[in-house]
Amino acid sequence: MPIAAERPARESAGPKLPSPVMTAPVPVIAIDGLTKSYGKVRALDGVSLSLEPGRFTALLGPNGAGKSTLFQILTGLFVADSGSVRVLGADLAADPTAALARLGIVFQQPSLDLDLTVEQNLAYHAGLHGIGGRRRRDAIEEALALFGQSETRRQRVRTLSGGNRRKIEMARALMSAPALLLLDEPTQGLDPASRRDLVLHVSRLVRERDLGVLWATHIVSEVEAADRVVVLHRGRVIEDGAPADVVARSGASTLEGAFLALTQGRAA
Ligand SMILES: Nc1ncnc2c1ncn2[C@@H]1O[C@H](COP(=O)(O)OP(=O)(O)OP(=O)(O)O)[C@@H](O)[C@H]1O
Repeated sequence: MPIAAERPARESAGPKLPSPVMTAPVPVIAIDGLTKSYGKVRALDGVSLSLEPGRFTALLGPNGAGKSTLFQILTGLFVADSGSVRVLGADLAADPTAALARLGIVFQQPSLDLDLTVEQNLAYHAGLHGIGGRRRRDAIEEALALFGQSETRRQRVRTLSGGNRRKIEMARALMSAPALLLLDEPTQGLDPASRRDLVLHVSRLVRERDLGVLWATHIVSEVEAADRVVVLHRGRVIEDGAPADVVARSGASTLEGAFLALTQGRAA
């Protein structure tokens, strides 16, 4: 499942040639000025965000910050009131099929069929993505191997632990070779060891496969090793940077402290 990432042209070290046109890398996702209200509640208030391939970005926000609303728009379930989303250049509103084809999604609510086996769940998903025959078997095998779940293949999902069910959902999301994996509070209900295990698995995929990841959570400890932290609060991006920079700018000594200062110490 190679993930094609577009990289900037590198400058030649040789003699000066007519200068090539330097193009910026195409972001895996470019979100521009998204707004969304539910009646009088403004859930998103002008969110702009651009993500690169091969980076683990944490979307940190307290309850009600707008994380799920953002994910629902990014995955085409809700339509924004205004603003735009482009996935590898494909506009979500104008060409949803092309845009959504490059996204892998794990929703907050578990979505596996508990009475089917792991393999049956993945085969169904493969069918939805037009992956059939020999390719389907290979895709299932590869996806399960990525998360160390090959042995669970013939088990009913109901018999798996919560942590392993989450891994199957992530494996399923990767079957269509997305450029960006969207994870909405993926560790909900998991114990600390399972949470850590899941983070380690995803971090490895980011490095090894040049996968972009947007991991939404309010649990600061699980994203301390992220490449980038974006803090969403009351529907706005209020901080964005490497974890160490976010901490330094806040004046706190930990990311948790920075998050609390930003979201609790902030005037209404
Ligand atoms: N269907 C809805 N109808 C009305 N208000 C909604 C709806 N969904 C969300 N909201 C409101 O929009 C705001 C953003 O909610 P959202 O669920 O997107 O935040 P969140 O960051 O995902 O929160 P949590 O961490 O609790 O899941 C909140 O004020 C919430 O009450």
